[in-house]
Amino acid sequence: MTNTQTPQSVQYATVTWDQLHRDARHLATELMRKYGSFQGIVAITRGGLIPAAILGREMGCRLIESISVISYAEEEGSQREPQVVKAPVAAGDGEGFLIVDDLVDSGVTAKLVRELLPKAVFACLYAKPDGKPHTDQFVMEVPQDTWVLFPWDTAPLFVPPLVKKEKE
Ligand SMILES: O=P(O)(O)OC[C@H]1O[C@H](OP(=O)(O)OP(=O)(O)O)[C@H](O)[C@@H]1O
Ligand code: HPA
Ligand SMILES: [Mg+2]
Repeated sequence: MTNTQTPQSVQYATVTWDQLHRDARHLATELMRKYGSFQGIVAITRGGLIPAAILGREMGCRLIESISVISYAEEEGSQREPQVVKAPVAAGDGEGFLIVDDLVDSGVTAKLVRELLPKAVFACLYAKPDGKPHTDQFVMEVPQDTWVLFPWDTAPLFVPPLVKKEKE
């Protein structure tokens, strides 16, 4: 994860596909060590879908359920009342299931999903301090004021050489 400080002092942490894959495999290792196997996975869409696919592959779990929660408006940082727009079909009270998301920030999404699946284990890749208490397992802690830039939200861009910028 690469930290970048912008002139406005907003912190961003960029996650590459490689890093995300490594972190998801690490999460799978820890989950298997701690919990053994799971009957199924419940991915929190959309961010949890790719981590859930990697975890399912590594852990030999083929039953992937989903729950769709909208907690943020389209642009970064603008949080709203969470809304479940699709509930899991076959996860019962969560017994034997692993809930997977990409990250916890305020913890609002994780708290809501845990209330719906109280017996499930909750895992994510990255956790900010406010969301951390709602997780059972995560890979890396990120400061609360840092925005994590996931690979599906970013693209490599051409950056002009410094010498050119100085001439401007
Ligand atoms: O801990 P919280 O403050 O609730 O934030 C974490 C949630 O926010 C993001 O999802 P988002 O609602 O942006 O939807 P998406 O996964 O479809 O992009 C992220 O993927 C988590 O699900
Ligand atoms: O830091 C973040 N990055 C991407 N999506 C998010 N949703 C809540 N917090 C974040
Ligand atoms: Mg999400």
